[in-house]
Amino acid sequence: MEPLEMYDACTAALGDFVRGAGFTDVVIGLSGGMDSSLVAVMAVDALGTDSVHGVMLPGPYSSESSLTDARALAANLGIAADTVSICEPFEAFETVLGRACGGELAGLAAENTQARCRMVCLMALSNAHGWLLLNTGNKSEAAMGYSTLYGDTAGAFAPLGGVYKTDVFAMARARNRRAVEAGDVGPIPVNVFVKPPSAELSPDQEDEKSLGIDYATLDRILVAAVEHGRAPEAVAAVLVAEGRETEATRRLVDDVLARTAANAFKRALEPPYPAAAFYE
Ligand SMILES: Nc1ncnc2c1ncn2[C@@H]1O[C@H](COP(=O)(O)OP(=O)(O)OC[C@H]2O[C@@H]([n+]3cccc(C(=O)O)c3)[C@H](O)[C@@H]2O)[C@@H](O)[C@H]1O
Ligand SMILES: Nc1ncnc2c1ncn2[C@@H]1O[C@H](COP(=O)(O)OP(=O)(O)OP(=O)(O)O)[C@@H](O)[C@H]1O
Repeated sequence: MEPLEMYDACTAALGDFVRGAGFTDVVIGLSGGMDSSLVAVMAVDALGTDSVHGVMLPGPYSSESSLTDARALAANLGIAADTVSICEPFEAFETVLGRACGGELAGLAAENTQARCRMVCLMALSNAHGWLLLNTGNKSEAAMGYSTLYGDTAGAFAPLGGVYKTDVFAMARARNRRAVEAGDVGPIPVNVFVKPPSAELSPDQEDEKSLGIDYATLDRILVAAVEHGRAPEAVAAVLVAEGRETEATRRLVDDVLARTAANAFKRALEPPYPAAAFYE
């Protein structure tokens, strides 16, 4: 499926889900990253500007440029974008959980607590205003379990849940191009395309470093193995034919597929997503 076709299919599914659930409005955590930016554009296309509520939730490791990018996106879309800091609630959790967590709230527990603080804030707004929370996860992250259970896995519907991260970027480029061709400004700021994807849950965190693989390679492995049912040896052989080292490539493919299998439990707890056959 072409990126713009994917974009339109995800947007239509989002609109159908929200209306079908009896809601008019949605709330989205705007991180300044690509996933939440594209979901916000889709929501505006599906539901209209006044029905989309963005919230910036900066934490201890959020960069100033993330806030700038989130604000620029909201301004381009003409949507409301409130700011709710998670620093105070996170510090409270550091205080109350430190002893019970072995002296201090650190490492993975500290990272995931930030994602869960954001979820608590977003769900409070959902309950207070009757806005449905949109999930911003994609299929690459879901395969690898690269998300926080009961944190950023929250939400009623995941418009990007059926597409891999490289296609999220392709859809975003296509949607911006459509705007420019119509004489409008592309809604997603240029900086969102060029900065490395990051969860910003610890200092200098970058997705591809944490995952141990770049998204382009990860997605090629997942599409070949998961979508097209190719055997691990066949998937590795394609990459080796391009000049990659044989043993390391086999280990990489096996590792990705083992992690995908091990994270089935997390995918089972994630929200529904568009059912379109994106990769046939
Ligand atoms: N088989 C099984 N069946 C049912 N539950 C199972 C389970 N195995 C583990 N669990 C449970 O799952 C827990 C581990 O899951 P979880 O708490 O989520 O933690 P975990 O998967 O270990 O960590 C989440 C990772 O995602 C990253 N992240 C978070 C947020 C956003 C993004 C992003 O860029 O989008 C990335 C974060 O930096 C971290 O590396 C275990 O403590 C256990 O309670
Ligand atoms: N500082 C933040 N302000 C508001 N929402 C946030 C913030 N950080 C994370 N979120 C929410 O949690 C989701 C997962 O965030 P994270 O940055 O960890 O992952 P991501 O997959 O790289 O997403 P994105 O590409 O949107 O940044 C985001 O898409 C967003 O909805």
